[in-house]
Amino acid sequence: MADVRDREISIEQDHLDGVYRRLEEKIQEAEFLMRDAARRGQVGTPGALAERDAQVFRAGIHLNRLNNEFEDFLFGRIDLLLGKDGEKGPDGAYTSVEPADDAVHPDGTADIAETLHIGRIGVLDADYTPLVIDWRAPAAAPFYRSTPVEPGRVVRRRVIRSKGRQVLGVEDDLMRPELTARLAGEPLAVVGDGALMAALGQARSHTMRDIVASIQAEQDRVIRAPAASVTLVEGGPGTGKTAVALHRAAYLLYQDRRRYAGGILIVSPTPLLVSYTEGVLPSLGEEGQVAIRALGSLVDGAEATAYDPPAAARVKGSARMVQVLRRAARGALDLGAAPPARAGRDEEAGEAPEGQLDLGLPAAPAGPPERLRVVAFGRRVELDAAELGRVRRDALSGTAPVNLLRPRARRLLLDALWARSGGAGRHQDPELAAELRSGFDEDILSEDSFTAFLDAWWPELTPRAVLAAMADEKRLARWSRKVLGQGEARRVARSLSRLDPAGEGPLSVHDVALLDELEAVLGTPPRPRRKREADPLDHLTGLQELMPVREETQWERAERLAQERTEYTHVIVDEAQDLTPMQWRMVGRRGRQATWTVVGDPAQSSWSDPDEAAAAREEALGNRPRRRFTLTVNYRNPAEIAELASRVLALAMPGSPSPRAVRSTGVEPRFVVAGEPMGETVRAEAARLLETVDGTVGVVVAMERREQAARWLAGLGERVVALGSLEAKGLEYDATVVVSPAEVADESPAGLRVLYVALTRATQQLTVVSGRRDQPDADGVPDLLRDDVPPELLGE
Ligand SMILES: Nc1ncnc2c1ncn2[C@@H]1O[C@H](COP(=O)(O)OP(=O)(O)OP(=O)(O)O)[C@@H](O)[C@H]1O
Repeated sequence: MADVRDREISIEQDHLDGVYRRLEEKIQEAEFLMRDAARRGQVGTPGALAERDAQVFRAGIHLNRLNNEFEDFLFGRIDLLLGKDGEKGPDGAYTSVEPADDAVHPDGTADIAETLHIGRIGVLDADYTPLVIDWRAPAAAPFYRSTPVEPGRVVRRRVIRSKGRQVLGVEDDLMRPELTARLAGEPLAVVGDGALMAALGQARSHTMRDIVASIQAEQDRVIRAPAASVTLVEGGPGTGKTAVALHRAAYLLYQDRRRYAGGILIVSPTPLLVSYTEGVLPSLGEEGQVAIRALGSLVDGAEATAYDPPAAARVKGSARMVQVLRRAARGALDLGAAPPARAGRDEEAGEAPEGQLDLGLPAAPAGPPERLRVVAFGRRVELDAAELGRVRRDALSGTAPVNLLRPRARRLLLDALWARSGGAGRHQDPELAAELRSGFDEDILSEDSFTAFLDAWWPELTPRAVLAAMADEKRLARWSRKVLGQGEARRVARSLSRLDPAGEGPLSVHDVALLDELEAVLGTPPRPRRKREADPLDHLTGLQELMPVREETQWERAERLAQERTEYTHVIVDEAQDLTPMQWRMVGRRGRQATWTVVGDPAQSSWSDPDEAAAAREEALGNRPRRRFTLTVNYRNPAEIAELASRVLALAMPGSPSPRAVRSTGVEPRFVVAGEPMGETVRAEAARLLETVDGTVGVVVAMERREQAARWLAGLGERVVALGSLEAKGLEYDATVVVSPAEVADESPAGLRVLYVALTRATQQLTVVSGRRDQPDADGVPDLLRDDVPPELLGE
């Protein structure tokens, strides 16, 4: 057996050597072309020179990646029967999925007609035969899809493990075990078993790995689903939703790079999950082509760092805030344009800015000016507070964003002053009257004092300043009347008191969605567009590689889209069950014309009103057709842990199916009752797990214990981390300690679902520590995790 293995490894080694030789040849060719181009100097057209540079660059990237980045550049192979027709695709492989009628001989033997190697990028030999097929190419699909039940043309599917230029091992699956297959006249060898299991058993690090070598058929169908419309993917914890979302982004880019480069947005719930996942795309060869952003970083210049108490978060995320924000945006006009340091917080605060004093403004307070006085045609014309109020109401009856209504307000002010001046009656002749009127307008508009008045009376509002203005409890009570309860308004106002009057200060993830809504309500007045300076290196770097038509390079397009920030071509939402209605509105604005992939698990939702969120989601996704997929296999948790978690699932969402765990370790979860102080027990358990696993250990606590837990674990090293329950979403560790299930469950209305998330983070071992609020039985199993949990213990 060892002989067979060694022989098969050396066969693959020969192939890999051939691939590297071919790549080196390509580099030499490209270098020759470059030298040649230099020799010929001016003879080549600029386009041809740029094309050569691009070739050199591309070949360089290839080799560099192969040598440095892609540890397992070549990872798969399929041996196939003859296809139904003799057609070949652009990658040189036969296209037919089904075998030819006579591919299997009557005596049950068959010849392998085609062997394909699958890798992270495609490589063609000098005669255009495929040496390596890109994993995203149609010809590679059978590598992922073929099963013994539906084998298609695949007889043997091989996973190749390599590091750098060296092949380390191979693992085979036979898809048609009933056949006696021959390859070049020799019987087809089969080595090892369980490539998937080998992948799953590996120790976890703090960053996610790609699964390109072991994508499963149900996942492959999602990854390769057509981009059009909305692809909805549901599946329990560990079913590969995040992995599938990332691989789908790479697949879409491969399919239609021109359309998607720079235009794919992946939205993740937390910065922790962003840093956990963002290495996957570069490993798939898609560095910098896709924006992965946390919900709290979707608005330029804002970065969520603060947490809201659950009760405040619930209100801030609710769609009811839309109305509150609309009123706040209009109401904030009344606060006048006090300088940022004084704007907002307190209506009584501060003096009016100096420039406004000669406009008849009250010296204090800093509210809007109460009178407008101008001189026109040598006469003084004045509008009092009541008239100004009427003009403002008229102006606000327009539907445009508040900042964009300013020109309308200015026109209505001029109309009101004109009416006041009596100028309208001076001429019967319409032409003369019109001339008089335009002279009048010009007179007023040229007055600096009028502009200063307008700035104070209809200031350009920033989202941050309006948000900060909402920190005043009385004011917010007014703006939210009949929409929020008094207690709700108070909680929101208090949570905003972190901000200074200009809105600077720590923001929560919910504040960011409010800022985005405010930006839409306020609008940004047009500013001259900044032109990107031409970079002389642009046409040397060869980054136009896949854009032969020189309209706009990928790079320029990516940069333009990032700068404009507004819209993406495809939006992928990870952990979609957690978006609040306000967050759906924010994300929806980034994909109004987009196609979508939305992955999530309702059972893991930490939002208290799933129906309200579902309605907002439907609105964001519009009426595009939906395509639904369900992932059913849990690749993360061993069966022992999955079984325990399913008890909480039964409480959190009765009747909801648990995904099937794909492996079992024989290690049952461990239950420990905390002594006093609790930290000592937790620390000891974390230390114990560090001894037993090679990779990482996550200690999940209720949000309010986050900082305390970090202190408990101080000094244990980098392999262990403390996490609040809401931060654990999407992450995984070799082993986890879940501290006090009851505390996690009690923390919010969706607490049981949050506990379900916490319990499903471990790939190998789980320890549950009961605290004071838990009621452990004789074996230390807390009440919430017993399979016979009495409903009255749920504290409902
Ligand atoms: N086909 C596969 N081959 C190897 N590993 C896989 C495969 N599918 C998923 N995994 C692994 O299983 C783990 C769980 O995947 P992932 O995080 O994508 O699941 P998820 O559905 O997003 O989970 P959750 O809902 O808990 O966030 C990851 O370590 C991932 O690499």
